[in-house]
Amino acid sequence: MAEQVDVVVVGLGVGGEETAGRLAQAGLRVVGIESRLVGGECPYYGCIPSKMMIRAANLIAETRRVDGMAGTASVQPDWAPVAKRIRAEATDNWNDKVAVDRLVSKGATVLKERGTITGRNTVRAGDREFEATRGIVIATGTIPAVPPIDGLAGTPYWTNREAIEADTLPVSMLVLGGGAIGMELAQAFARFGSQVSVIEGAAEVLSMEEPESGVLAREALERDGVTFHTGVHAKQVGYAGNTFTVTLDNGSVVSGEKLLVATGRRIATDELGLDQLGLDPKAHRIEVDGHVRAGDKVWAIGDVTGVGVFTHNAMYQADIAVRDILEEPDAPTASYHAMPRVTFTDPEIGAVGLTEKQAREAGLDVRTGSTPIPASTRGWIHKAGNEGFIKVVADNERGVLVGATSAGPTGGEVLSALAVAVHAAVPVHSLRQMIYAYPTFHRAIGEALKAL
Ligand SMILES: Cc1cc2nc3c(=O)[nH]c(=O)nc-3n(C[C@H](O)[C@H](O)[C@H](O)COP(=O)(O)OP(=O)(O)OC[C@H]3O[C@@H](n4cnc5c(N)ncnc54)[C@H](O)[C@@H]3O)c2cc1C
Ligand SMILES: NC(=O)c1ccc[n+]([C@@H]2O[C@H](COP(=O)([O-])OP(=O)(O)OC[C@H]3O[C@@H](n4cnc5c(N)ncnc54)[C@H](O)[C@@H]3O)[C@@H](O)[C@H]2O)c1
Repeated sequence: MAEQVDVVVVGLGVGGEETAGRLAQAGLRVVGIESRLVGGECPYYGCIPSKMMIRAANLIAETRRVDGMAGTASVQPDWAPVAKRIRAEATDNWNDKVAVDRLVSKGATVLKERGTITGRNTVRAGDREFEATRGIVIATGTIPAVPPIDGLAGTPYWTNREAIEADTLPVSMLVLGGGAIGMELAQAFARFGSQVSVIEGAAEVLSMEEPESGVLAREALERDGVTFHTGVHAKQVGYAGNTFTVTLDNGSVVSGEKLLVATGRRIATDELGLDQLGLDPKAHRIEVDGHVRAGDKVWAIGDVTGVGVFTHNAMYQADIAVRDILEEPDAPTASYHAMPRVTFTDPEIGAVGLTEKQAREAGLDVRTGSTPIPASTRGWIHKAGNEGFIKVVADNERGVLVGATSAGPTGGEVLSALAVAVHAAVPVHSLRQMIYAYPTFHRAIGEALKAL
């Protein structure tokens, strides 16, 4: 017989862990079900360990910039401290005991099982079944989307998981996909000495962002020794003698010791039992409303909603779900018009809201302004590694920014001012009257606004 609880959370990644913990702390009877690691992709295979790699790789790059600006310096890159730090500090050797204990201490019941929805309000985990009287929260995330390329299946290709677990550095690495994962990891590995080639199907890398961002990032990685094959697709993959050989659709052949597949993510809900809730098990995302409800007494949060594959989105939607489940009188509705994102290449590429293309496609009366970071006082002082730009996208009719990009040293931090502007629809004339501290990188925002 099903055990009665208030809420069942399926998937305890970033979003699920937050939701289960907060609802349990509020006094609800909560069961959280996780088939792998409590905490999900971000702490074990995503954001945190990848940013540890990037931090280390950026130290190497910064040291190489000493020459000609502060004397001379040489650096012998060593992957061992990076791998050790990821193992010891980030992932606890891919052990989630601390996270499980933390959630249990908040009052939740945690089951390390695969959850299956068996009815409108019932979920099975192993040999136990639960009836969720308040509802079910689906927080099952995404997995790597691996394209059906001839010969690829069955080879020991890497996804982000194997790349993050790497104890030693490959001599050479092919990266399929020049999106956020491909570009971040390509640069980190290249700075440690791997020979890296990126294969990107679109005409330019980071194709979801402003075209200028793709050019900037590609040129930066080229300076780190990365080679690019853009506008081409892999047609065939072979693996022999510890070497991958990839034949591209333009006829050229590239090879490398490892092949990292970073061609996007997909939801994996085929066997979750979504049909029991009247939801399409074959859909590419679970549609949610403003309260992240996917149906009656069903909420979905995080990557699985397809709103944005970002930890901050999973946390944001978790907050919306928690407050709706708790029936708070001022429970907020979600708004995604100022979704921020940062690609942690060097230069960092921060963006918020719409790109120019998206704004034009939305039928807005678009005006843009941009300014190069090296032309700003701070950029000029900074010199080595100062590449970047600020671009603002305005809706001329409303007189507000609807999108912006901040690329450059600390581009992700400079983004914060632009994110506030887009989020709160601060009038452009008001932004123009702001005083921007001298000499900062963010002062370039004022110049970009003047160029509108
Ligand atoms: C290499 C890499 C770098 C990234 N860097 C960043 C970054 O810098 N900044 C950023 O914002 N985002 C980053 N991301 C994205 C970020 O990791 C995700 O957006 C975030 O983890 C989404 O959280 P989630 O809770 O939706 O899903 P997940 O973290 O994927 O968690 C879902 C959980 O559900 C579990 N699950 C699935 N099905 C079931 C089932 N039937 N039963 C039980 N459990 C189940 C899974 O095992 C998983 O633990 C990165 C991702 C990668 C891969
Ligand atoms: N800093 C961050 O916030 C961060 C870091 C890493 C990942 N993420 C998120 O994780 C998700 C997954 O990242 P990702 O880089 O795998 O996906 P992505 O969607 O960002 O990029 C995938 C790239 O692969 C290309 N591609 C797809 N199929 C291809 C093929 N067959 N041949 C060649 N190229 C192909 C696409 O054109 C695209 O440029 C993204 O949505 C991203 O936002 C975020």
